[in-house]
Amino acid sequence: MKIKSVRARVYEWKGKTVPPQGNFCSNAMDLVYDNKANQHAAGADTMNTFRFHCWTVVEVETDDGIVGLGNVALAPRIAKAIIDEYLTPLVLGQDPWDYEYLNQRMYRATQAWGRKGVGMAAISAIDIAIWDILGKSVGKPVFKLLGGRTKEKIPCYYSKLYRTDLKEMQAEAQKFKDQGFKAFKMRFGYGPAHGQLGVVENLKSVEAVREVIGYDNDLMLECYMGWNVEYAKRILPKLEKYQPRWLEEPVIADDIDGYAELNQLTSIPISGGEHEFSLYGFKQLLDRKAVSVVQYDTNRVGGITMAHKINALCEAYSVPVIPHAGQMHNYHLTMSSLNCPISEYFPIFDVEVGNELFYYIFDGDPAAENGFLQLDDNKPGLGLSLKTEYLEHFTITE
Ligand SMILES: O=C(O)C(=O)C[C@@H](O)CO
Ligand SMILES: [Mg+2]
Repeated sequence: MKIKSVRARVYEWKGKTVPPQGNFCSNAMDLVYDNKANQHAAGADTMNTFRFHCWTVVEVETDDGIVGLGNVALAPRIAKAIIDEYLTPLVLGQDPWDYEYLNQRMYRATQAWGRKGVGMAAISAIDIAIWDILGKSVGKPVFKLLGGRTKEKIPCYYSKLYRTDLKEMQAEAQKFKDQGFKAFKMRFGYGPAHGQLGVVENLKSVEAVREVIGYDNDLMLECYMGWNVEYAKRILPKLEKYQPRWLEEPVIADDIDGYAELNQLTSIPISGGEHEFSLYGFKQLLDRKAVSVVQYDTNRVGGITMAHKINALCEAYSVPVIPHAGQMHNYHLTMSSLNCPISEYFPIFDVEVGNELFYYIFDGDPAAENGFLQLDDNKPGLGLSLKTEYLEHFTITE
């Protein structure tokens, strides 16, 4: 079997989107004053560079007609250019079963500029498609090629609860608690740029959600790189009483020493990894005890080949892996590793940040039932197909 073609298409969403609102989610741009607008005024949209309304879909076809599906959501147009210009020539004519060789070939050929960020995301898309081919070629789901079924079904956590009116957040938490979720991730709306008022608002929102979900359900807290070490050191002790399962991405991914300091500071486990890349990136996080929960995203980190290696590394360090995002490219890794206890789960809703765009492009992702996900032993490959019902809402670029 040989790789005959690689097709990367950019899907740009032109449909309805939820209008941005201020203090929706603390993020790395909160600390950067926009000298063209008072971005700290109510309603300022500091999340605009973290909105993903575009997605690159990769189809790798073999000479016997098997088509594997991959995807990349980070800088999708740039990722397409990298795939077309640099990566496709490296895999054409190759045997997809040589997936380690092909992953190394792509990773090493682009070391000069691609070892973090969009270069690795582009590699991930091709690698994911290759694993889809492997599963399809032997009639097995990808998780069966990685270690098989380690769980009867995958526990998942409800992930949304962006900062808004506290009553609305409580109603959202109640709605999904009633659907059987036993774990919830919420977003802070404030950080260092908002001073003590923001600290009070952040604490109020955690109090409000805990009021609804109680203390027999897990609560996780998402900062999305929006704080700094000084602010985190101030607020973490105040958050301990809410017993969060983890506090996620308090600072930017490069501040590994900051992560390590905060991870030792209180009883609250610090999590991260969705903005880290390659086996070596995670070795650094583990060696420096920077995180207590690893959250790579398989369509960013270097693909299934790389994620599978990181799963083994984290197991050796006894650090659990709970990949960023739901989606099949992550669920197969979680199913096949005892060190991956649960999955993140984005509910299907109107296009907002873009995490949910996956549902508008692909068919096959399992719906959560009573807080669990199930994968099908008899569905070969990733178990995904391309959706047609929303095509009119996309501009698709070859
Ligand atoms: O789901 C997460 O962990 C993310 O970081 C998503 C991002 O949109 C912030 O909520
Ligand atoms: Mg996150």
